[in-house]
Amino acid sequence: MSNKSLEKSKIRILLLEGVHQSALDTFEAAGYSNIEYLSGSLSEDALIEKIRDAHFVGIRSRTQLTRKVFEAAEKLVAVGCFCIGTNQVDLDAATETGVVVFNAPYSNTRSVAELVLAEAILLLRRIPERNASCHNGGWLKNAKNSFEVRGKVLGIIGYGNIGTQFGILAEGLGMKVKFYDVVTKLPLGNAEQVASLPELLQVSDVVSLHVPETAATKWMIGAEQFAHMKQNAIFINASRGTVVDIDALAEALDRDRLLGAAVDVFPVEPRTNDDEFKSPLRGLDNVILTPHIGGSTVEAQRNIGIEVADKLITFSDNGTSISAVNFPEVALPAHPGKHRILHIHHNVPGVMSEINHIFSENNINISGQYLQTSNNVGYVVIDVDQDCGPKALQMIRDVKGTIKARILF
Ligand SMILES: NC(=O)C1=CN([C@@H]2O[C@H](COP(=O)(O)OP(=O)(O)OC[C@H]3O[C@@H](n4cnc5c(N)ncnc54)[C@H](O)[C@@H]3O)[C@@H](O)[C@H]2O)C=CC1
Ligand SMILES: O=C(O)C(=O)COP(=O)(O)O
Repeated sequence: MSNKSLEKSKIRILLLEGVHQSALDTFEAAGYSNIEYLSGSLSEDALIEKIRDAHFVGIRSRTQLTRKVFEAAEKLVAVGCFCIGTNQVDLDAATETGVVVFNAPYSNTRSVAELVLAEAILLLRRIPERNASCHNGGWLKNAKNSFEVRGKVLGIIGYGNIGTQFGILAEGLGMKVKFYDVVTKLPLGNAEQVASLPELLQVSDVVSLHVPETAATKWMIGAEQFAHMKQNAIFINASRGTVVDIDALAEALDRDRLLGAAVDVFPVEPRTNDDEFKSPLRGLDNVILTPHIGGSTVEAQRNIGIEVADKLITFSDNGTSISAVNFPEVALPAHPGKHRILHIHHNVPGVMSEINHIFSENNINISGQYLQTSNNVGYVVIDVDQDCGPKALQMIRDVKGTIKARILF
């Protein structure tokens, strides 16, 4: 008999998009063996079929967890995004169905910052064109439109974890860092926040995007923004494909407004490595195209695998929801000798009083109670004496407003 809610061998974990082996190792070391591992993402229909029986699912940036998917995922307890972005998950639907979502907010920050810095250097030296030319037997030896990064203005859009990391590295090479962000941010080193996006675009030699995908960032860069940019500036997008109107970028490059561009993320990305990548940017020698590998380094992927698997295991074994992106955060001690009831409910008046009423009416002694609310959801964890757990769970499940409840033995 396991000492957890379900025997661990019955807890089904579905891992998609080739998450790192470290995730499998971490789950297995914690006793979880019922794992299905897929190297690509799935269509909505295929995902709905697969997710029906899953208790935990692990994804990266490609898998779309829509409301329809959550509605089909009756047993789902938590989602692990083995990446930074969570825009691929309908977080409202997750919360409403009582599914906790975790991610790895810092594990690949450095990898992205290093990549975009390298791209800025390569593009300012027109290396992609010269590389292509040499491969075709050409010899473009000249200094035309080739620049050092030293002294150039780097304009960062979205000065969060990646933006600040990039800014620090670039400043080390002598770039002048300016940034635009919707929030007032502490400028690191000699960086300077500017008041508006047009202002940033007008003064920057290199523009790099580091915003999340939100309603406000969707298509935030288009023809109008490219028109504001300096002649011969460099444009880099390693944030999300939907932030940039890719046809407008292709046109700006075509009209020689820009010296070059590097693009890692696309409005539509292939689902697996076997599918064709289609883009109007294909074939342009002054554009570095990469297959969404900003965070794909051995270091980042190994760390992400461990970090996110650990978060899912802790939530499964103990109920702790610290660092969840859509859910009230509750840090819980171990519960030796007790049964632990975890109750997720709509945050409406009367739920807690009904729960407490049930416990007192039935002489169930509460040895610990932890409550946190946010996003219209309440998460209460109640430790009770061992002989009362299953009965308490049964009664608490009938409380009006209950979304989900489970027990840890
Ligand atoms: N290419 C890749 O492989 C990777 C891409 N990413 C993408 O990079 C994004 C940024 O990552 P982090 O820096 O860790 O996120 P973060 O949350 O630390 O920083 C985002 C920044 O953007 C700002 N922002 C939000 N909306 C804005 C708007 N409308 N205008 C201007 N600024 C705005 C925020 O205030 C924040 O300072 C992620 O959300 C993800 O989409 C992240 C990792 C790898
Ligand atoms: O961390 C992120 O947000 C990324 O975009 C990386 O996504 P990936 O894990 O490479 O699909």
